[in-house]
Amino acid sequence: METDLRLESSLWIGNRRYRAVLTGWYFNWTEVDKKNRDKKTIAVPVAEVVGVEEGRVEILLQKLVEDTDKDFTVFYVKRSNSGGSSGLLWRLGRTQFSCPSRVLRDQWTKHLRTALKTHGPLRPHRLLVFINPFGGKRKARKIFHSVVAPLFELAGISSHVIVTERANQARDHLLKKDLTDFDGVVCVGGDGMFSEVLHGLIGRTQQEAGLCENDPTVTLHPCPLHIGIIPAGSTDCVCYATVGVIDPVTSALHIIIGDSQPLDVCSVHHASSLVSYSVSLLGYGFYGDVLAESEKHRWMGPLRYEYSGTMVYLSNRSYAGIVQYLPADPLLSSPRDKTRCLSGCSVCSRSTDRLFSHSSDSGSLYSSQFSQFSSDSEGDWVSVEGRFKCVSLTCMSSSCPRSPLGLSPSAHLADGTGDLILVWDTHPLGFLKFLYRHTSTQDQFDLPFVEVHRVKAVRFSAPSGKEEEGYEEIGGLSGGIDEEERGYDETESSSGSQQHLTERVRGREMTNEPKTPSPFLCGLCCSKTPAASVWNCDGEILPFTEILCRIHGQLVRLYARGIEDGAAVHSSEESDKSERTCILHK
Ligand SMILES: Nc1ncnc2c1ncn2[C@@H]1O[C@H](COP(=O)(O)OP(=O)(O)OP(=O)(O)O)[C@@H](O)[C@H]1O
Ligand SMILES: CCCCCCCCCCCCC/C=C/[C@@H](O)[C@H](CO)NC(=O)CCCCC
Ligand SMILES: [Ca+2]
Repeated sequence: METDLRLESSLWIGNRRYRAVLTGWYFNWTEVDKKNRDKKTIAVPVAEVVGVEEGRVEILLQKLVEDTDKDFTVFYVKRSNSGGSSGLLWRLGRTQFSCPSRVLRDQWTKHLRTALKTHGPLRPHRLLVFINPFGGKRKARKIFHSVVAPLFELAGISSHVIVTERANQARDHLLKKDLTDFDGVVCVGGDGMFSEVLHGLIGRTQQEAGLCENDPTVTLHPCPLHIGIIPAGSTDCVCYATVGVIDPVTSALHIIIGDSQPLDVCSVHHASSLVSYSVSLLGYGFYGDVLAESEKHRWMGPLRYEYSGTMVYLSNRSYAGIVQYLPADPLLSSPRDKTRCLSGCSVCSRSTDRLFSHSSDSGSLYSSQFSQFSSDSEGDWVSVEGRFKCVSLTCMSSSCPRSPLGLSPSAHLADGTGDLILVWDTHPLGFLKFLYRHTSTQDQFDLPFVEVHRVKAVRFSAPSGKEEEGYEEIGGLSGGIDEEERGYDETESSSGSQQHLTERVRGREMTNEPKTPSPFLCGLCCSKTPAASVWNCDGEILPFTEILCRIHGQLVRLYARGIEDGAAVHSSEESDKSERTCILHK
């Protein structure tokens, strides 16, 4: 029986008979036993079908086709637990079907392919791929050619591959070269490679729209091309936080089926010029120092961060700073609300309506967002000054294998806000506790010297004189201010409650008292501490201390869908294992 896209017939897998049904949204097949009783059903959303091939086809190391005229093979997404990561691993499922006639076989392949076109409007046909052969463990080339390219070929995607020969080649290519005919850009590498692609695409889009990126008040145009990330770097934070696992096959499958995940981007400005864009970490103090230290040890590969983190921790530095921020609407969400931004997140979906509600009237969008930065709304900015172990701004959770819930576990990928984390100068053991909590499910914000704010914009400056190259006689593990000294209550959370204040001063910077260095760490950390740190912007060091940052909601789109909640996803594999019938209707 056949109506429009619907097709239903008996099919065979091996010598077992199945009732196969293609509805608009699902392709499912149910084993029928000799007494005509239905047994288990496997249901695959059409949107997750990777490809349909005539014959009995396998792609292991290379494509093998046994061309029998009554058979066809369906490839689709199959989920499995990732064993520790936050998301689900995706694998290529494959089932070979036999039909009683060639006519029926051709009907099935034709209907399935038509359904794929209807339910995969964002599936890419042509991709521009940049491979960084030097990222992470230097395996990017191998990962692409052995794992990703065969999957793209199976899905009928043609790729133009560029193996980079220098830093910023991908960015420059995207800024200048012809990009017509490409549906998306894929980077095979780490966060640094992603950042290049991000800068190239945002810059190109604004050039073409005639917008000035240097002006922080301008509402930037969202990029039309999607970005895919095949993880092959050291941290791979953007991949982990948007997919939930670091796995090239999973990422390739998200690209193939044309998943689409919007992402907030923070623009960083200095003296009326754009400095950079950031999506994961804009960090001053600890994270800036770790990056600066790690650049000296690139030869160590991904381990450079562990080594540098330890060295910087032992040097026990803190920095004076003035932080100003524009709080986001507290009625929409909070960084302490213990929710997580998962696939299909309702906070992000509501933000889409809010962020783009005036898009047909660009004048009103410009003016509504501009008012946040104009001088007459200066009163909305909150200002704090003091000594900080670190100041971090992240547009998303920034989860990664080192920190499975991330810098801000309740941050949202696409809500148009960022989370500002202020860690005031404290005793080294307190700071260690803060860092350590990133590796577990313990709340790193529930510490008296930590506060977190959901924001739309941030300004940072060092008190006058601190920005210039200079050193202070502080440092050493026994330095810092302990909590009793400040009179903090360990159990009390310090964030949120102080948001109404517009001017605050904390920490020892006001006294400028030198700290006493630990005698046993003399050689390592009693040296003079620099008066200013550097900004770590998604793994790049920024050349300025004084910056203005603004979050641009949903400025780019990735081939991803956010982190899937393992318990909530009704996978085809699940219904395969449990011997129950599972017919899914949308
Ligand atoms: N051919 C190349 N030679 C030297 N550097 C390159 C080349 N191609 C890209 N790069 C630069 O290498 C830097 C690091 O690359 P990438 O992000 O892929 O790896 P990583 O630093 O190991 O990982 P992560 O950023 O996740 O920590 C990027 O900032 C990029 O600009
Ligand atoms: C006692 C245990 C201490 C453990 C400390 C764990 C803290 C982990 C937080 C990790 C947050 C990563 C945020 C992502 C940043 C990326 O944009 C950037 C580029 O890849 N990576 C780094 O700067 C690399 C930053 C590496 C920091 C260590
Ligand atoms: Ca966000």
